[in-house]
Amino acid sequence: PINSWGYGKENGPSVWHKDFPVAQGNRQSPIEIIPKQASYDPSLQAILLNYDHCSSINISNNGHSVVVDFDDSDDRSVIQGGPLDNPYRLKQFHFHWGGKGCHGSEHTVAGRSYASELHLVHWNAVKYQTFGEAAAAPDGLTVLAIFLETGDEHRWLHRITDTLYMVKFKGSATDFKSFNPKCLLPSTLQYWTYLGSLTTPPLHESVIWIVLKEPITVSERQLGKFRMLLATGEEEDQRMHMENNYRTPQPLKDREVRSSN
Ligand SMILES: COc1ccc(C[C@@]2(O)NC(=S)NC2=O)c(OC)c1
Ligand SMILES: [Zn+2]
Repeated sequence: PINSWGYGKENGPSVWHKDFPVAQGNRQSPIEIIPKQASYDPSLQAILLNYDHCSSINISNNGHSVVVDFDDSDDRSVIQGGPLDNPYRLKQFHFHWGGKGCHGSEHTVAGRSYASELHLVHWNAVKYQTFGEAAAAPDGLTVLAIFLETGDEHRWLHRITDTLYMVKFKGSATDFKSFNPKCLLPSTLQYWTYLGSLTTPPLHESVIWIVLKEPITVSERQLGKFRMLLATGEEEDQRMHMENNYRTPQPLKDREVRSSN
């Protein structure tokens, strides 16, 4: 059935196209970013993040990732500028990560992958009435992607990793208030931007991607806590750890990647 997709041998990215033919479309994500082939666009503005009044609601395990949801009933937390024509509302953020070692990011940079990738998901509430409607529209979503590499401990990530034990099982959720994702940004907001898609089914081609060039650093210990999450529910007897929940790069086809300063 359609809702049985995953990252395993039988239900992983290589067979998603059977239920979701757009998987073989013309603007699929992620992609390999080749900096030398990206075109510097001086007209691209700086990214503006107004997250100061953001209100996180809860953190949950949906079996594919761990997600922090935000109150998006007004324009209290938005991303604007960059390649965007109008502000996009922060809806949620989630992560993709690997098993042991360095793989785990979805986008790669000149063949190099990172240990993990954070996706901050925003939707175009100026043009669309609901997130669901925006998620199916060509300019409906903007995802800010941040690479995570392993090294020193991240001073604020513990607020998330300390909560993961409470959402160990698929389908679990818990309150997660007053978390401002600004604390997860790198020191510069230089970026690449291109038109792409969701990276899991339904794989809608509705994302304006903004991929930050500078990664943030987290410790192996912090990353290890993500791998303790389970892709299976409390009632299931076959436990599966949630790891390697990333799609590999897709054909660029007739797209260009633009670079900010
Ligand atoms: C119906 O709307 C959806 C569905 C799934 C996701 C999650 C994801 O597939 N998309 C990206 S990006 N990473 C992912 O894992 C979504 O996020 C924008 C929006
Ligand atoms: Zn994602």
